[in-house]
Amino acid sequence: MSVQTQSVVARRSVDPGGAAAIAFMSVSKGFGHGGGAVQALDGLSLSIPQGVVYGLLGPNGAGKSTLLRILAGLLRPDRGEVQIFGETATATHRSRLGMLIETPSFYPFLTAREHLQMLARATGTSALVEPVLRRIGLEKAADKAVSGFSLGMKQRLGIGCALIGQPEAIILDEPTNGLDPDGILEMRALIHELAHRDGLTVLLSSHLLDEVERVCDRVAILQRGVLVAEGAVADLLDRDGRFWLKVEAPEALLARLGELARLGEKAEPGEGGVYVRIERAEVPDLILSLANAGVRIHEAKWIKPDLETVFLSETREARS
Ligand SMILES: Nc1ncnc2c1ncn2[C@@H]1O[C@H](COP(=O)(O)OP(=O)(O)OP(=O)(O)O)[C@@H](O)[C@H]1O
Repeated sequence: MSVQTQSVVARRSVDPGGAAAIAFMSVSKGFGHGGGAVQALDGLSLSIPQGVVYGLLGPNGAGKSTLLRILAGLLRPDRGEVQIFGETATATHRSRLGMLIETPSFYPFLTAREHLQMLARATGTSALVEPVLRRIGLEKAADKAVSGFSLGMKQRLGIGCALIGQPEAIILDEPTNGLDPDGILEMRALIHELAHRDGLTVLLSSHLLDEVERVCDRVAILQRGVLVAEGAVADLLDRDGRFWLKVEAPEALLARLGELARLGEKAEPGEGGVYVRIERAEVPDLILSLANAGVRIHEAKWIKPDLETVFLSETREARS
């Protein structure tokens, strides 16, 4: 079933049951030869569903830019395939993606509106200029020369230029890099609206865990060219949660957890209590068995991890 959005800037409505917006299938890419050879991507497969904000997260050198450059057609993979809306990517398919992979360059003496009008004339989409100005939050600054724009305004105008071509997905490489706090908030709000109001798929790369956690619906964690974790951000955060029990005698509780529920290995002491690594669904039974065993619990709560905890636990093996 298709979801009709209120969008005035998107060309396609989201079809959640349809093909992935973008799919990478066993993509490999190496650079250099002999001792200096680097395997930037090593058989990476990834599927980006329609209408979501999807984050590529990874430390420097993980392969994020290489993957985006392959998607943009700037690099050829050694092996593997890229698909866009279910079809092998060609220049025509790529023209349906709006890309902001490097800081965009503009004519400093032209205004934001003039830049958009110039592009709209070429694509026959003049009717989009005003809605796009509103969408990127530049309607008040529309008639100012770009030379006076902040980096955040230039980034948003870059997205506006992509929107004039009515893309079906937007690709952003480190979209908040170098922005001031206000610029970061405005960019995050824009990304949210593009996906959740306009139904566009947004694929972005970032090395900022906090950013991905706030902005993205799904995330792929890359490490040295391979995928180490993938999923809905909420699920990844739920999966690595811990349960906190505040008690009078943490050491005694640790022993009881071993006897009662064979949770000894999953429990660790904290200040004034014990953390237990269990699934959320196991919590009611654990509380019941502790209460039946006469354990007096002063506080019990689920501790949600942040993406940094998930990231560190998923990449620990690769780092050691
Ligand atoms: N043109 C190139 N020539 C040689 N090596 C390259 C080239 N491009 C990337 N690499 C290497 O490939 C690996 C992956 O780099 P890539 O830029 O894709 O990572 P990244 O995750 O985007 O990191 P960063 O955030 O630092 O850009 C790195 O080891 C990098 O040095």
